[in-house]
Amino acid sequence: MTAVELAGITKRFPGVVANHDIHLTVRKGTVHALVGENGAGKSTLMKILYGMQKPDEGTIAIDGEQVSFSSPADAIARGIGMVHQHFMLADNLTVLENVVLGSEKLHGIGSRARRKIKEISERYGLGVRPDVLVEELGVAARQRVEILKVLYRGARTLILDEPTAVLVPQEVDALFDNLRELKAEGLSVIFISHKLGEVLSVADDITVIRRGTTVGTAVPAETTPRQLAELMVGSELPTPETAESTVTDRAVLTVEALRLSAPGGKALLDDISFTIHAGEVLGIAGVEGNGQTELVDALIGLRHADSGTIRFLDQDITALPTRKRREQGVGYIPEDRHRHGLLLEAPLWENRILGHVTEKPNSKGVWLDLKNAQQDTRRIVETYDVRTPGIDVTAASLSGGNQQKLIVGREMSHHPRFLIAAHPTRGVDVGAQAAIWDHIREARREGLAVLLISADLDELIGLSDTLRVIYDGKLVADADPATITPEALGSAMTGAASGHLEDEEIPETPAGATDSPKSAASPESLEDEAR
Ligand SMILES: Nc1ncnc2c1ncn2[C@@H]1O[C@H](COP(=O)(O)OP(=O)(O)OP(=O)(O)O)[C@@H](O)[C@H]1O
Repeated sequence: MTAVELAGITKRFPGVVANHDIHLTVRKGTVHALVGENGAGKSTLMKILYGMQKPDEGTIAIDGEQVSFSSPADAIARGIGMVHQHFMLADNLTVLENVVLGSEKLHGIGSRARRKIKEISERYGLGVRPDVLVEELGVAARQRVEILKVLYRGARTLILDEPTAVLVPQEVDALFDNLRELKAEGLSVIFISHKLGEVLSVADDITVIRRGTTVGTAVPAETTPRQLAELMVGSELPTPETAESTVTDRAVLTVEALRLSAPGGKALLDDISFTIHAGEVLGIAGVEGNGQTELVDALIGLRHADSGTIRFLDQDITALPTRKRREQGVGYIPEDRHRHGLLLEAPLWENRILGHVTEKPNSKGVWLDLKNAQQDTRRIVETYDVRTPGIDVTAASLSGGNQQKLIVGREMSHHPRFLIAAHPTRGVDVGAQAAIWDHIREARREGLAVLLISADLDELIGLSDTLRVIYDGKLVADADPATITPEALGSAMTGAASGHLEDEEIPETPAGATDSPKSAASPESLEDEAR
C-alpha cells in the first residue's frame, strides 16, 4: 500500500532548478529516508509535500488519490505532518497548550484534549506529560512534543527534517524506538538525514537525490554508508587522512574561574577553567542547555561574566567588546546561524562582510571595499563549495548546509588564532563535512586553537585533541578522544560520571534522570514520573 506518491515533481527558483522530475513512493508502515548533498533539493521537495510551496510540474497522490495543496492546512487535512529542524514550541506555555494551539476545534482545550494527549503518548511510547511547561523540557522531550503535536492533528505520514542532529546517541535510540511504534500502527515516516549510519539502521527504503533529481534507491541491508555517500555525490569519496597531533605548549586561550549567573542568581557557568594551546582542539561534550551557549557567548563577548578572566595570547580580553575580539583574531561559528551568523535577507557578499566590517579584504582604511569583498565572496563560494547561482542571491535562498559552508568559509578566511566552533558542520552533508574538517585540521596544523562544541559525538571525538564534559554549568569530566566511545561519552553527558573517564567504568544513565535540559532522559523514565 502506498501512502504518498510524488511523480514528476519540478520546482524552479531564479537561477536554480531545485527539483527536477522527482519520483518518490512511500509505502505505508515504513520509514523512508531521503538523502542527498546540501542543496540537492530535499527540503524543497518536503515543502511541496507539506503545502508550503507549489510545484511547477508534477503530481502528489495520498493514499492513491491525487491532491493539490495550497497551504500546510491542506496537507494536514490529508494526514501529512511535519516536524521542523528548528522546533516551533512556545516556551512559556504548557505541553497541552502548545499541542492544542490552533487546533482547539479537535478536542477542545481541557480534559478531552488532555485525555487525547495521554492516549497518543501511551500508544507510541512518547512519554509526554501534558501539564509541564515546555521551557522545563530538554531537546529530546521537546521533539517528542512536536511529534505528538502532529499526531494530534491526525497525521498518518510524518516528515522529520534532520531529527537526530541535536540528540545524543541514547536519545537517538529512543527516537528510533518511537518510529518503530509509529510504523507498527501503519503510519509512515519520511526521514531526512545526513547521518548515513543512522539512515541505514532505521530506514526501510532510501531515496537518493542528487542535484535536484532522484538518482536511485538503496536497500539498507545491502548498502554501506560509504556506498550511500557515493550514490549521493555521484563519484568515489576520498579516504580521510589520519590526523597527527599538533598540540604545542603555547597557551592561546586561558579561561580562569569563569562564573556567569542568570538574573535570579542561578549559576549558568560555575568555576569554568581551561587552557587551549596553539594547534589544539578542545572539545566540549554536553547535552544541550548545560552552559554551552553561555560559555560561547562569554568567549565572544556577547555576555560578560560575573567573575573570572579570559586571556587571549598575552592579553586580558575579559572586558573587550565582540568586535575588538574578532579583530584580534577570534573566529566565531555560531550555534544558531539564523540569529547570529547571517543576515538572511541580505546578499551573500554582504554576509561575507558581516562581523568583519573593519577587516581586510572588506575594508581599506576607514572605507568599505565592496569590490574586494565581493571578489573574496566568490573565492569562498568556490573554495567551500557553496552551491549557489551567484553572490547576489540572499542568504535565505541557500539551502541550510550551504549557509553553514558560507559561515565557515568566512570565519576561516580571516585566519583566526582562536576559533569558537559551535556545531560547525550541523546540517552539512558528509562530503562537505569532511572538507570542513580538513580546513579546520589544516589551520590547526598552523597553530589554530579551537573550542569545539558539537552534538555529533563522532565529530567531537574525531576532531578533538582534548575532551571535557560540561554538565549543569560545570566542567565535570575529561576523556581521551583516542579511547572513548560515543556511547560512553553520551552517558557521561547525562551526568552519570565525573573525573577522568575510562571506558569500562562508565555506568548507565541513572534511572531517575529527569527531563530538564541538564540530562537526557529516556521516555521510560518520564513515564515513571508521570505515574
Ligand atoms: N526560496 C528559495 N529561493 C531561491 N532558491 C531556493 C529557495 N529555496 C531553495 N532554493 C535553492 O534550491 C536548491 C535546493 O535547496 P534545498 O533547501 O531543497 O536543499 P536540501 O537538499 O534540503 O539541502 P540541505 O541538505 O543543505 O538542507 C538550492 O540550490 C537552494 O539554493
